[in-house]
Amino acid sequence: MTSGREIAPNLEAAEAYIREASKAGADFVLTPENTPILEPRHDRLKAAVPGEDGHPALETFARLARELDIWLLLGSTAVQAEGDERLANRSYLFAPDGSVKARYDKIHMFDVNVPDGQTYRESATFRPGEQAVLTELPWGGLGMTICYDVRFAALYRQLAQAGASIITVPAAFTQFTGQAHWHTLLRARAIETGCFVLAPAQCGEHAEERRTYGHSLVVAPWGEVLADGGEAPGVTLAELDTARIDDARAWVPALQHDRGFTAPQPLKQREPEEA
Ligand SMILES: O=C(O)CNC(=O)[C@H](CS)NC(=O)CCC(=O)C(=O)O
Repeated sequence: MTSGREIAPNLEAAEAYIREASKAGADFVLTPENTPILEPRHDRLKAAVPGEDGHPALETFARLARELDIWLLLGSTAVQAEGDERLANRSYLFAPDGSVKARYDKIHMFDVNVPDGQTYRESATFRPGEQAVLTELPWGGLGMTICYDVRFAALYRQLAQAGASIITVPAAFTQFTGQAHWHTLLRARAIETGCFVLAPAQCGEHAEERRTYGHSLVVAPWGEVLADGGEAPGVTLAELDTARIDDARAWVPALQHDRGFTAPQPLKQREPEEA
């Protein structure tokens, strides 16, 4: 998707793509980070999104999951956090009966000055999550993550060791970092975990000249890219053979070979004049 700063048209676009995916036979449909609103100006964002009660995206996704009888992941939406001035960047898994099966608040905040001139301070407005989330799909365990989390490999390893078979990484990766890192990071997380990695992505140009990388990806547990959505909005389809999980983990059982070890002694800080 290329989400803009108005909620209604974003939800209309999401609904059309979700219907298209379901019609094409999808049992599990996922949308990107910030599907309902991508608003770089955080004062406007805070004014535009409610808490969970009456949140228009939650109503839309619950209705579609039920009507189409699908598992549906709202990759993420900004939502007013409970008992806090800040927002949460929250991912929701809807069951085919329309109920919320699981929710996950993005743990790692994107506070980065991207060399293309854009500045991101997610933690200025968002309350970071504290809790990794593993839930269940009919096909196996589902680990829920969001975007910048993909750079923190330990989270993925813990999800896999706790039972994940599939890990979701809905994203709004920047064009600048995405073209350098996106495929490599997602393939590495799949290979390290022996999980399918599903990463629906924002693409194109958004408000305030924000550019996102696109390339919604489905990666197999052995690391192959099964589908790449390219640079334009649309539906990306893939078929998952869960036997691939057992194959990958049998061929290289690295998930079982973690060992405790002593941390390295940090190098001494050099004095400035020596540097
Ligand atoms: O433009 C926006 O407001 C939309 N972006 C987002 O909502 C989020 C948080 S600011 N983006 C990322 O996490 C990018 C990570 C990334 O790009 C990387 O890790 O390289």
